[in-house]
Amino acid sequence: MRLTVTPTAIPEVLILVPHAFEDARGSFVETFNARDFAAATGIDTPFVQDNESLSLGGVVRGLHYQIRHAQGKLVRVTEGSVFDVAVDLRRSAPTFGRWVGEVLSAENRRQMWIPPGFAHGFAVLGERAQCLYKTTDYWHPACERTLRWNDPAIGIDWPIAFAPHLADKDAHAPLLGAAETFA
Ligand SMILES: Cc1cn([C@H]2C[C@H](O)[C@@H](COP(=O)(O)OP(=O)(O)O[C@H]3O[C@H](C)C(=O)[C@H](O)[C@H]3O)O2)c(=O)[nH]c1=O
Repeated sequence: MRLTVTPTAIPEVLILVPHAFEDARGSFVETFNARDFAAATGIDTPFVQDNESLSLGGVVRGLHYQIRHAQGKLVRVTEGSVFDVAVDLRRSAPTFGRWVGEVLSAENRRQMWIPPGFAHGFAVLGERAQCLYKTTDYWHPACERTLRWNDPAIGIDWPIAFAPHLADKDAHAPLLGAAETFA
């Protein structure tokens, strides 16, 4: 099996782990294969953009999403470790307002698939972390929206013992009750 896929507590949010081929020289991994991804997940929406962010210890990025141009995201970590979170913003879903979080790291090679209709964010768990993620729509700044990372109505159990370093837009993000959501 070249790609294992495990649903999270929100079934549409998936954890994927590609197989690592290891030998005396090191290792080789197909980090993304469109044919295997579609066969394993049933999702064949093409990815159109690759992003990379480097974050220092103490940082939380998010929670972010785009309206009208909602992005599906396939997230992985190539340096360090993050607690990656998805929040369901689909009003018609039984899991509306619920969250799932997983530790993604360079070492565990886990990837998280976050469908359109979800907010995404992560907390850095070490000194620094590099995240790479593929998106199913382009960046549309006018469509960007934020959601408060520590909204008690969502209740994300962030495994951090510090007040995070946030971008201004995240420090002043709306609570779920005031956020634009999806049908
Ligand atoms: C998202 C994005 C940003 N930018 C520019 C805009 C800013 O000048 C700079 C930093 O953007 P921002 O502060 O929005 O970066 P993050 O806070 O890491 O935002 C991301 O963080 C969370 C976790 C996500 O899931 C989203 O992909 C994205 O919102 O990059 C671009 O040029 N293209 C892009 O696709």
